[in-house]
Amino acid sequence: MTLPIEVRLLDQRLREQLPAYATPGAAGMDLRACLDAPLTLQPGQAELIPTGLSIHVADPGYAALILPRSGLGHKHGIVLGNLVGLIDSDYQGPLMVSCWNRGTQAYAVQPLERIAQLVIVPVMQAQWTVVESFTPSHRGEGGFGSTGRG
Ligand SMILES: O=c1ccn([C@H]2C[C@H](O)[C@@H](COP(=O)(O)OP(=O)(O)OP(=O)(O)O)O2)c(=O)[nH]1
Ligand SMILES: [Mg+2]
Repeated sequence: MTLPIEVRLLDQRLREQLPAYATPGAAGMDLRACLDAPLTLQPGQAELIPTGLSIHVADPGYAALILPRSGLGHKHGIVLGNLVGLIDSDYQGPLMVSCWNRGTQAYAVQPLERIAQLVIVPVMQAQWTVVESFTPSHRGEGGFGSTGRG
């Protein structure tokens, strides 16, 4: 399923490199670091990196998530400073990626390197019904390992 989403290119280099699904079954589109020069992240350092894009999801029934790329995260320790980025449907500002080097080696992010991925997901907004007690469920209040370890 596809969803039309308006996108503004804030960096003209993206005209040739608009985020795209790499395979027919891809869930995410890679986002690039719109840098003018390499940016070295020392171990423990996090920096906000522009993607050169703004998007307007517009429909409150959807949101965009920014997720780490598996290879960068596993091999180089480059993940997201906010763990997951949530892009509200009414956000129109520049898409930024908080790049965090959680590893032990410095990592130089290159201009236009693919640093994270964007996934569009359906969203429901809750409408609260305030109650005094819930209809009993099988689990009840048990959590945090209540079903055992293995
Ligand atoms: O990785 C991210 C996360 C968020 N955003 C933008 C889009 C999002 O809609 C907005 C606000 O994000 P969030 O609500 O997570 O941050 P906040 O700290 O609560 O800021 P605000 O007070 O603006 O809601 O910032 C990004 O560009 N990249
Ligand atoms: Mg917020």
